Amino acid sequence: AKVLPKDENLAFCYSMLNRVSRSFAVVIQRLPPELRDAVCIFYLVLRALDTVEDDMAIKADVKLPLLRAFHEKIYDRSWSMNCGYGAYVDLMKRYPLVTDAFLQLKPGYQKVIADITHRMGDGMAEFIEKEVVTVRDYDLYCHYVAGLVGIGLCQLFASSQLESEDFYKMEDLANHMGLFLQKTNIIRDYLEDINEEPAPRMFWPREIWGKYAKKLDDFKGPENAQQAIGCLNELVTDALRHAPYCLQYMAKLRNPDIFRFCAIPQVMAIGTLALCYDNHKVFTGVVKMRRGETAKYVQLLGNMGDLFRAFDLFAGRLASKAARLQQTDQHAQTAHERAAELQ
Ligand SMILES: O=C(O)CO[C@@H](C(=O)O)[C@@H](OCCCCCc1ccc2ccccc2c1)C(=O)NCCCCCc1ccc2ccccc2c1
Ligand SMILES: [Mg+2]
Ligand SMILES: [Mg+2]
Repeated sequence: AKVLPKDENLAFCYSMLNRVSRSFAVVIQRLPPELRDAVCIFYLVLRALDTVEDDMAIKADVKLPLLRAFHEKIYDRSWSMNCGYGAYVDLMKRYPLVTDAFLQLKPGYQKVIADITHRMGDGMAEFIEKEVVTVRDYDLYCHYVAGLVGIGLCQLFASSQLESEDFYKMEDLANHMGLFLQKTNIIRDYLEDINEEPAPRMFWPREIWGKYAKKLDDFKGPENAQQAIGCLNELVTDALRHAPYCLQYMAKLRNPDIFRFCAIPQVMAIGTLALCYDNHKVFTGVVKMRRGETAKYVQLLGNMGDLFRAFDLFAGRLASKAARLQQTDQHAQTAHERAAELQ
């Protein structure tokens, strides 16, 4: 096929970005021009990989080698696939347009994207047949699907020279950025994930939920509300573990547009955790931050002061919920301390 002029490939990429991503499209499009295209394409490459991972209609003997080889497919202008659902079907069918845009990126950016795609694909394959049992498995799975995104972004920031060379060697802090976001998603999406057709894939660690129920499904039953809430609160408390490292990471950023790009998803995450904590609606419906509250952050967030104020507000809500629970919930003390640490 003929290579479309660069701007038509990018036009496809940005239209796909806005179709497949509710939250990240806004913050990606407000990045400095030097980084914007690379991060947009980075998002679409990994979203395509995740579409393969998430598609339960793809059998393991096809899925496993494809996840592991995907880092080579991203250079193959003929590769596309009929899989996924909704807007993802278009992304996968017209994927060569993403490949053409990817091949027009600077080699330094291509290298970062290919390396992260390779590591994420291997990690996803490792967990296709392995259940998330221990908290260690949970942290490892979230490292593969989200921690690596933070690590790759770090390297793109350094490569763009919009942030210092130090960002090449900040894997541990960058990893926490991803774990905080991914664990928040996993906790919030309990009902959506467990009702997934044809087969649900759950990532709640058995080491935690196994103390509160025999089967994860049990939390749907109103008769198990107390146990469900206990498990939910322990998972939120575990996710809060990462927040101080996320603040440490963001304090090192110097470019205001990159700062906002990193800070807005983090504020949404702590706001979501505060909403989920001790909230039985997680098991009966959808828990989402109000659009008005999110719009405020997209506008307001400009520096560490604003970020500390936003974390302070949500951590305060979570701390006061935990304070009320201290008598009944054994983990409330830890949750209260971790939330207070953020204020
Ligand atoms: O299918 C769905 O709708 C949700 O899928 C979830 C899943 O399958 O677990 C799951 O899929 C994970 C695998 C594909 C990751 C795709 C991605 C996401 C955000 C990006 C942001 C910027 C650049 C590239 C990005 C790549 C998912 O989307 N989880 C949401 C949290 C992912 C956070 C990634 C991340 C990590 C560190 C960050 C640091 C700074 C700014 C943004 C960051 C964003
Ligand atoms: Mg997904
Ligand atoms: Mg996935």
